[in-house]
Amino acid sequence: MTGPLKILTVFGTRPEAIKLFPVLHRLTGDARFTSRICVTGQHREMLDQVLDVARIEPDYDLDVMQPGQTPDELTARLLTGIGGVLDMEKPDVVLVQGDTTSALVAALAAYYRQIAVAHAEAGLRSGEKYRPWPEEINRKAITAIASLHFAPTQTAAISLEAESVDPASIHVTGNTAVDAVRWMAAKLDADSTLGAEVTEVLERFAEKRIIVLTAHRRESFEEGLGNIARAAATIAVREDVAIVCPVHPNPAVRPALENALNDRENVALVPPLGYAPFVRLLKASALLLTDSGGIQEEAAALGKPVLVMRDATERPEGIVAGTARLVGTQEIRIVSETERLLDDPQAYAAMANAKNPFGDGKAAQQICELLARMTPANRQT
Ligand SMILES: CC(=O)N[C@@H]1[C@@H](OP(=O)(O)OP(=O)(O)OC[C@H]2O[C@@H](n3ccc(=O)[nH]c3=O)[C@H](O)[C@@H]2O)O[C@H](CO)[C@@H](O)[C@@H]1O
Repeated sequence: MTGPLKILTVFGTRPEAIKLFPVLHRLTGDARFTSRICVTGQHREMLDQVLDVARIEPDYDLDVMQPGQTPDELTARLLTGIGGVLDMEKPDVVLVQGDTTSALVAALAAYYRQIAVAHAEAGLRSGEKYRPWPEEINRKAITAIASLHFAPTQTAAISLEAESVDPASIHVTGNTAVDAVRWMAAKLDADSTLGAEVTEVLERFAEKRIIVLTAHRRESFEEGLGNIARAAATIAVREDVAIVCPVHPNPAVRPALENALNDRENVALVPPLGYAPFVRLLKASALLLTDSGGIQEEAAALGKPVLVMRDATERPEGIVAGTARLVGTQEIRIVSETERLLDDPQAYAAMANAKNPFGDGKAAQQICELLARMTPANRQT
């Protein structure tokens, strides 16, 4: 007999917290595991909002962010901080998600101690070394270290196999984003006071078709954001729509959006929303314009068409399934694709009713079952 498997989950950003809380909920209530949680604080406020709504209480908070910190300094602080936690906790497995620097460094610190690493959302690839930077190489480096790879889709599993990852260590689980958004949507249905931060805006735009707009990717910072903002301004000329845009706190994002959209009556630029109000907004929306990754998965789970304002996506599954369309960052195309969805009910229905390719909401359950199968022998790999 061996004791419970001790799992240390390490994460630092809002998207990681959203995609990991369904797993953490299960690990906590399951006697087969001892669960420890270390947050790095790579996103501070946005991370805390998720921890709060999902009732996740970290055992360690490294609070690593410093003003003006370089990527080198961040990585160094993360490595010594996470290394210290590993030395204290001595977990059997370190669980990380996705592609952040927090995830990569946690994997590296585990590797230095020969502790097994399990990787959720493994196998996403853009195929371009610097797009997204540094996430594409973060993902690949985590793959090289991990001994269990939870691929969200078959496409991701194939990408891992193409990199000669042992097929026996790859498991297609679905994406935990689907579990998370369903959990949040059910909570919102049960409690109408949740997500009250968007009540005012939803009431103001009750007669209109709401378009949710988010844009924050580094690769769009130059002319892309200006184009996106101008496209939104053109769309907002229509009286039957309203655009609600939670503005990412990155200082490179706000000015472009404000310049083009500030004084529009049917546009609301709002601060970044907590997960509960954001999902409430998604549920009330007609369609989404975004360059986000996670929102493509959530939109598919909620049956909301999403136009992806990028030239490439590491989530081609949505495009193939028809839940998403890649529209680039040129103003003309963004406007024409949006108008097509607004004016052509068949085109709208085809996207809204397309089958969600990102999972069935049971990814967290599968991940926990796979973790439970880790034996003392393979914990050390
Ligand atoms: C460069 C790159 O590709 N980076 C990606 C990016 O992930 P992303 O594109 O999914 O990130 P976002 O769009 O920021 O977050 C989305 C989540 O946030 C929720 N949301 C959104 C607005 C709001 O007002 N309130 C909210 O609650 C929303 O429902 C959703 O779940 O960053 C990650 C780590 O930095 C990376 O790992 C990941 O590769």
